[in-house]
Amino acid sequence: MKPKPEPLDLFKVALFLDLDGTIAPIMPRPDDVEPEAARNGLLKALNDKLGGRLAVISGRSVSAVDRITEGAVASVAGAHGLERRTASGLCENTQAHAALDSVVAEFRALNRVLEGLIVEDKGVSVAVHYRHEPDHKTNIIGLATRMAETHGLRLQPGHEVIELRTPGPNKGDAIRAFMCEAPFIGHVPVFVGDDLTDEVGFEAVNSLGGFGVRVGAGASVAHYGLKDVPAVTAWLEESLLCLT
Ligand SMILES: O=P(O)(O)OC[C@H]1O[C@H](O[C@H]2O[C@H](CO)[C@@H](O)[C@H](O)[C@H]2O)[C@H](O)[C@@H](O)[C@@H]1O
Repeated sequence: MKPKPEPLDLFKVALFLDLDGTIAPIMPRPDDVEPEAARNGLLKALNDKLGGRLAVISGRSVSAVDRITEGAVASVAGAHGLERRTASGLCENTQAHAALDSVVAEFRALNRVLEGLIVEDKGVSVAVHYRHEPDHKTNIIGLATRMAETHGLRLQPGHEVIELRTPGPNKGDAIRAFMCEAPFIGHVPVFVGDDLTDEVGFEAVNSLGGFGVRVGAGASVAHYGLKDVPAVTAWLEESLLCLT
């Protein structure tokens, strides 16, 4: 396990938070993650003390992040960086790959046979969740890999999920873009994440003079580590207390 980070200096940092597995615990299904008053209150308090230098950097769509956070955070990157809403509300969205509709249709057809499969259509990407079809994991990943090769889509593995994405910006690119804009510019970037998709985010903050915090075990380029979602929450609350 990597060392635990010190409480953040909220005057100095720009904070980037992943969602699932970082500030919200992993649940059986994507829709099981509901808005939570305590979590959203913490996000609002952090955003306030950071002068708006808080962004959620998620694999979910921006609209799904807004549903869960109840709009607590203005700056959001969604679909692993393919969607981005700036602090001033400007939306920069990558155009969806033309093949995605047929890819979604093919996985929905498979879902009629494998009823545990969850097909999450995000427009610019599709996430195929096999958590409830563990016996078919290898075949599902094989099918997704062949489809990605055929159509020129990017593969994004995650927690019991394989995603096919439109080629385009990733989480690291989204963080770099935020760091060029007000109110983030000139501050020390810190990114907290738990998954493979977050490694490019850690690379981005490292290269910009900041640091990453990896949630859970596993190899990572992040400098620091925290055990789980409750540990992240406690560290963020401690950072808020240090300010007052
Ligand atoms: O980058 P993140 O914000 O961490 O989003 C990554 C993916 O999270 C969601 O799927 C994961 O969380 C679900 C709810 O806990 C869980 O049921 C699923 O097995 C996980 O893979 C989300 O549904 C995906 O779209 C995100 O890409």
